[in-house]
Amino acid sequence: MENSFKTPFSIVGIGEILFDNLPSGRRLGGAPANFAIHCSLLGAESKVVSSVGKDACGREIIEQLKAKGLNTSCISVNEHPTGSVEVKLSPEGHPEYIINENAAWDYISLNRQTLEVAENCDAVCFGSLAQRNETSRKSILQFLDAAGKNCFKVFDVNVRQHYYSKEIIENSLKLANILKLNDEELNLFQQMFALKDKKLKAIDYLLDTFDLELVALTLGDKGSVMVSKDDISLIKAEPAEVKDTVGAGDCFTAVMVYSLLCRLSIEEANEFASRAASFVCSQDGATPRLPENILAEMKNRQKNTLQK
Ligand SMILES: Nc1ncnc2c1ncn2[C@@H]1O[C@H](COP(=O)(O)OP(=O)(O)OP(=O)(O)O)[C@@H](O)[C@H]1O
Ligand SMILES: O=C(O)C[C@@H](O)[C@H](O)C(=O)CO
Repeated sequence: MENSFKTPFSIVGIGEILFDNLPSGRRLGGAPANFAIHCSLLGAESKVVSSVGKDACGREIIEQLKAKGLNTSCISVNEHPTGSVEVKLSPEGHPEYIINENAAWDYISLNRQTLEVAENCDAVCFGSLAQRNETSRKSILQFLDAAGKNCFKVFDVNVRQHYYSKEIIENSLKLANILKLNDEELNLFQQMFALKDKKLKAIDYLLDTFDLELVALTLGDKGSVMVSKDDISLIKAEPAEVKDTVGAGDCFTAVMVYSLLCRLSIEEANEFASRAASFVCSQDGATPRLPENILAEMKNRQKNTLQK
């Protein structure tokens, strides 16, 4: 895929935005929102395409996003309550999400300005088309359709509590050129597509069948794998003193995408994404600012890449 080098990149997370109610407090959440926030913290011109309610929580979400440097012009307001999620943590810090039904983020509608954002964006991350509501599903489709052919379209599988079917997963895969999934999600895909082979074979099948540029598989504390048609990178996770693993995968996706836009190699993208995600595990919540040394090293490699 051709990506002319420019910065800041225009990056979008489309889908849910809500508050995560964690034992440590209330924090911004929703996988596409976490993705967009991390991209903004990395220096991108970053937006969330979503919807909030007319309530105080909705206003607070907008304020918090602005404070993190995000442009909130693509967040519509509707009559439904702003979403929230109760997050229970296991003793190891693994989350269980209890998501509220009928929340504003499931009623995303696009205006002309948002479609212009789609036409000009460098990368968009979408959870899946498995939104409960037809309006949101159509909006995500419309956005992906409007995005140019050089845009990274990242399907970050998040099948935990959304409704999905083989048809929805297939349609999401057809619209994407990058797939990010975890071990549990790969197992699900292996069952869904009757892939009895080993993980790497299953990834090859997904790459070929859906004509993907890249598949990234995260394996929690074991590490991560990135596979393209002619390259592969396997990385062990850095040990972390885990507070909670909420949003580790979302951070991984953001750093991977940003690195690829900066034309870092798959190996480098995997290394930075992995280090950043492990750091997120050592902090409360999904979107802490990444340590300066990781940011500086990424910037440095960016320069080196440009000089090549
Ligand atoms: N316990 C841990 N210790 C160190 N690093 C971890 C740990 N858990 C996760 N990570 C890092 O985070 C990355 C993503 O984790 P994981 O595979 O759990 O993603 P995920 O299931 O998509 O996450 P989530 O949905 O919670 O955002 C891993 O590849 C690894 O780099
Ligand atoms: O799965 C969900 O929809 C909820 C999660 O996205 C959660 O809110 C979160 O922020 C985890 O990254």
